[in-house]
Amino acid sequence: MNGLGNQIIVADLRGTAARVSPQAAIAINARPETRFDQIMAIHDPRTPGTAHHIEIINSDGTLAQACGNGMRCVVQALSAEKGRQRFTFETLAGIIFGEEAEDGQISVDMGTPKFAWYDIPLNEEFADTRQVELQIGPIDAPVLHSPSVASMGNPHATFWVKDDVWSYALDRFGPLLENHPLFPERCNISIANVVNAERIILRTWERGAGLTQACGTAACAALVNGARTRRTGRKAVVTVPGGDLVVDWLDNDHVVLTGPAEREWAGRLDPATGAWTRSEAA
Ligand SMILES: N[C@H](CCC[C@H](N)C(=O)O)C(=O)O
Repeated sequence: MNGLGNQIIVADLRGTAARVSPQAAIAINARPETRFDQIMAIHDPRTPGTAHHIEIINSDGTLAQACGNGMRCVVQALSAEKGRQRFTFETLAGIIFGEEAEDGQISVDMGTPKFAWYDIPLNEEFADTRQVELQIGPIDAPVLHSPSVASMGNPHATFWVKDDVWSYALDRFGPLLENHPLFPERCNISIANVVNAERIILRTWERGAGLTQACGTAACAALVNGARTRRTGRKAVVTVPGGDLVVDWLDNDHVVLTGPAEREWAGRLDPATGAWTRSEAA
């Protein structure tokens, strides 16, 4: 599947104890037909009141706590199977809700953002995470500097720029910033241009997956960081390379992400080795 071009594999592991191994993830990603950004593995529930446990695996084999675009894909797949309803999921980032609307758009309640330095986490104490000391490029003329940081369950840094987000070599700076010592659990790195209070243009270098066409949690982080630095309102369209997402930071502090999901094709997958066969066209 894909969520605005964010390449997602939904792996149905209900009724089994199997998990997608890091080796399998790396092997699957090495094949051009199955290159992906995240695998969303659907497992039986572990907590009463939730319908499914979702494990999220990056293309480098590491686990992610949250994935907004992938959650929309999961909601679409389950809606196709069970009919439209509100689904309740458990992830490493907590309890997430998702629902498909009549028009096919899918909204996911991603929970509440966190801003304390130890929640992101950062390796250094910052009283105010709306702007933290971090820069790349010449010391007196940094290319990117002073990001806002936030946790949407997973760590995000939003670098604000006034010019074209495509004029920055995110493929070069992304890996350096992702692995900067300030971030003990690494970080998803975004460049944001605020067009107006209701629109942000965003590119993201994802932790564990690299440059992607879309990153839902990064869109959420950009919006909450935009709102708390008074760059935007609490609801905005976030334009990512793959298209438009809508992010709404509700009064109850929950962040709701809305956008499309698209089924591509299906097959059978061995979660231990990553071996697969294609069995069904879209
Ligand atoms: N594509 C995802 C984000 C994956 C985050 C992952 N790269 C990490 O935190 O390690 C999204 O739509 O939110």
